[in-house]
Amino acid sequence: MLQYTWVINMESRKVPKATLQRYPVYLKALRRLKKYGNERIMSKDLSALTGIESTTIRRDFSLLGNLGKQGYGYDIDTLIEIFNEQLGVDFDEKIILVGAGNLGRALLKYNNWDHVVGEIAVAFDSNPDRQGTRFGVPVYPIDELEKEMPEGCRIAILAISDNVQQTVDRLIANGIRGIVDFTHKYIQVPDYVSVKVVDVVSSIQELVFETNAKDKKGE
Ligand SMILES: NC(=O)c1ccc[n+]([C@@H]2O[C@H](COP(=O)([O-])OP(=O)(O)OC[C@H]3O[C@@H](n4cnc5c(N)ncnc54)[C@H](O)[C@@H]3O)[C@@H](O)[C@H]2O)c1
Repeated sequence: MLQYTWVINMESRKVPKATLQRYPVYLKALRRLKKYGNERIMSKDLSALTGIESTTIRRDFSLLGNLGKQGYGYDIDTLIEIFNEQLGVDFDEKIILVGAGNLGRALLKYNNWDHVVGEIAVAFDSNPDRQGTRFGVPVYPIDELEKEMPEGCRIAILAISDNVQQTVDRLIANGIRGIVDFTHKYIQVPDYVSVKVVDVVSSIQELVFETNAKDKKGE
């Protein structure tokens, strides 16, 4: 249902809040289409991909300008550019992975991140057996971090087992501002760096506590 909450978008046009909330859904579908070589899309096909009705799609897109052509559909590159701009975020983050072991390689294999948050551009590992190209991503020796880090790279995924704090310090000295931390080590970072800890063990422990508590209450 359309919510009549109006939001001013970046070009000072009024856009219903419900429409804005659909922008990331459109963007995700469009990026996926592009990845598979499509150049244009009809609203009915986008509807099938997103589950959003064609009439809603056409109305949402009409708020962005005169974008569609009868019988041709919408140009995918143009739409991606517009939605990137509207959302004001860069979905092409060049992410680095440090540690291409079991966990790191699983992340490399999955490396499309649902087409919305960029991708792992390069990886680093200290073990020569883990270096080379893995799932299309170059894995460099960690000694080459400074040389091979992509320009403007801000986010690192940490999946290493040794010298964790030392590696974190080095990443920060080279411009990293956000770390997805899979290690089970406590790491210290300055205030201007953010860390998101991913810890499956803690999640399982929390679930066990929650499930026990619910069992006690008889839920
Ligand atoms: N967060 C979780 O839920 C979770 C789950 C499993 C493992 N882990 C942790 O993730 C990390 C990786 O686990 P794994 O199973 O992939 O281990 P792994 O031994 O298979 O891989 C670690 C890789 O990192 C490399 N490495 C180690 N220290 C390095 C350094 N300082 N610089 C560059 N490369 C380095 C190693 O050569 C190896 O290739 C470990 O710290 C492990 O404890 C976390």
